[in-house]
Amino acid sequence: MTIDIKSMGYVRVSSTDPEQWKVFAGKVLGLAEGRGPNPAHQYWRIDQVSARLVVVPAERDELEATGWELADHRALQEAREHLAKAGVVFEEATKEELDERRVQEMIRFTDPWENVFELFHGITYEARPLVTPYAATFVTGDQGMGHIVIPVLDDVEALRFYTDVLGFRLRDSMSMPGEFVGKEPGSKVWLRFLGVNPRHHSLAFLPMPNPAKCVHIMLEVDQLDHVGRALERVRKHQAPLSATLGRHMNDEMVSFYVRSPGGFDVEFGTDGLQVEDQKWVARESTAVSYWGHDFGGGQR
Ligand SMILES: Cc1ccc(O)c(O)c1CC[C@@H]1C(=O)CC[C@]2(C)C(=O)CC[C@@H]12
Ligand SMILES: [Fe+2]
Repeated sequence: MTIDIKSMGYVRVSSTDPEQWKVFAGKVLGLAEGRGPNPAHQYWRIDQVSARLVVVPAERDELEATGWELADHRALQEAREHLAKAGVVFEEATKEELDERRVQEMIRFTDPWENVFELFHGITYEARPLVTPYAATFVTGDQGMGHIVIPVLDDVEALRFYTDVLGFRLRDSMSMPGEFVGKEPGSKVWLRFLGVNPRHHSLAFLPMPNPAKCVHIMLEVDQLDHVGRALERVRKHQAPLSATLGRHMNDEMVSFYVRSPGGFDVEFGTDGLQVEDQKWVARESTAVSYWGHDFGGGQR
């Protein structure tokens, strides 16, 4: 028995400059403006779900929490029991927190590196059809909102925690030289890519401290043309490009990375791989990408 997370449901971001987020989310990424209970918050839609990305005015620019969707009350109840057995301290959402997220039930805990996880069920969806500003269709459904890469300080314990405690499945691994994170020369540290649904990975971790509490989030669109158009909007608005267009080895996604006002990147991609748990075997990729993804922003 473990926790049965169905998908990444939402991302909540703290912001010292919500106006900048408004331009970035609406004009650069092309997300649709939604409505929500708090007039000071921004509620961004990419599909039927009332809000996938929520921007909250705050004293800091960082990831506030990631929300993970479970099927129903029974699944969340089993998650409570499983967390308690594993010794993970969690708290129940208040009435205000449920209203803000528009979910029926939610619990919150932090992983051993202060990454905030929220598990919920019963999120609201809208009758009003979605019209995104640049007519892009985002790939969601049973693959969820996208993926997120979070920082950890211990790659061995992180793999144990996310697989054994949270029920994520290992889909791919990639090593980096330990020197990169201040370890002995010749040692290795691991990036692990984990999934809970057909999306190749919904969660990945990088064993390196990160002040934004997030390395990147990834949003997927259904056509390469929408990636190209987004790239043109990045240039038009002079948003900092963190990595050029490329195709990843492990999930075969064609994407670019742009720096958000939150201090982490947004990966914007298309053509991501879908996997079947019954058939999938976890492997080790030997490169970030088949081509492209110059993290020197094309300056190298
Ligand atoms: C390697 C990889 C495969 C699939 C992905 O969706 C994906 O985002 C990545 C890149 C992960 C990672 C990153 O995001 C920040 C900069 C990193 C640490 C690198 O310098 C190599 C791998 C990169
Ligand atoms: Fe990614």
